Amino acid sequence: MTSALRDRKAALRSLLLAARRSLPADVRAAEAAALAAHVAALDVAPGQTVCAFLPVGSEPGDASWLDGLRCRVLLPVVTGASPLDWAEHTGAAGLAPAAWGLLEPTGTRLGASAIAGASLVLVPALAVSVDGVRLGKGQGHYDRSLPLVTAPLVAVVRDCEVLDEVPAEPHDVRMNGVLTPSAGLRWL
Ligand SMILES: Nc1nc2c(c(=O)[nH]1)N(C=O)[C@@H](CNc1ccc(C(=O)N[C@@H](CCC(=O)O)C(=O)O)cc1)CN2
Ligand SMILES: Nc1ncnc2c1ncn2[C@@H]1O[C@H](COP(=O)(O)OP(=O)(O)OP(=O)(O)O)[C@@H](O)[C@H]1O
Repeated sequence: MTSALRDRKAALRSLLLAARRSLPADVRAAEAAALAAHVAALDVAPGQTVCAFLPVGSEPGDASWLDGLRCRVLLPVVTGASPLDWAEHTGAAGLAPAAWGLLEPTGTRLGASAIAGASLVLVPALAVSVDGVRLGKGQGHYDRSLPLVTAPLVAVVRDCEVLDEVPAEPHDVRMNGVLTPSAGLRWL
């Protein structure tokens, strides 16, 4: 893949992260409440599994959206330059601090293939294009994990982070939907 494409991704990441970090706390709190309401309205049955994530840093949303998922929720565990591992979310007491300010679940590691059993995967992203190309943090964790998934992939971003175009590399797995604070879930 050309370094020009990598450079465009890196430049776009910097712009988006700077914009995210400039958002005031009251805006973030309102977005988190809106996203929690949208997540609670998702069509997920109690017996199903959702792979979700706990927002960190300037990402939209907060831990409260996990409470609205009345089903089995798996959270990612980083294990190096490999697909993400997964463990069940059992509440705040079952979380421990990890790299980059993340909180990760401390329960039994279910293995990278656990994501294949999900009915829905909520994916962190810095941006997503209208044709489903996702820009992540640039470490390839989700890129390595998402080829294992057949369920719908939904990127969670701010409304202004749904872009006409995001640079795409062959390994980038397309999103099926996008969840934003103002518009809720939209299928792409
Ligand atoms: N919430 C969340 N969990 C996740 C991811 C993610 O992107 N978001 N990951 C996706 O692969 C993996 C962890 N990878 C990460 C890699 C870098 C940073 C990071 O750069 N953090 C910045 C703050 C970013 C921000 O403000 O949004 C930092 O600590 O400065 C975070 C997570 C698995 N869990
Ligand atoms: N399936 C894969 N197997 C091995 N390496 C991969 C795979 N997918 C992506 N990578 C590598 O991971 C690195 C980051 O890729 P990319 O810039 O697309 O990350 P991203 O989608 O922004 O981040 P992330 O997936 O961590 O959220 C690149 O060096 C890429 O070559």
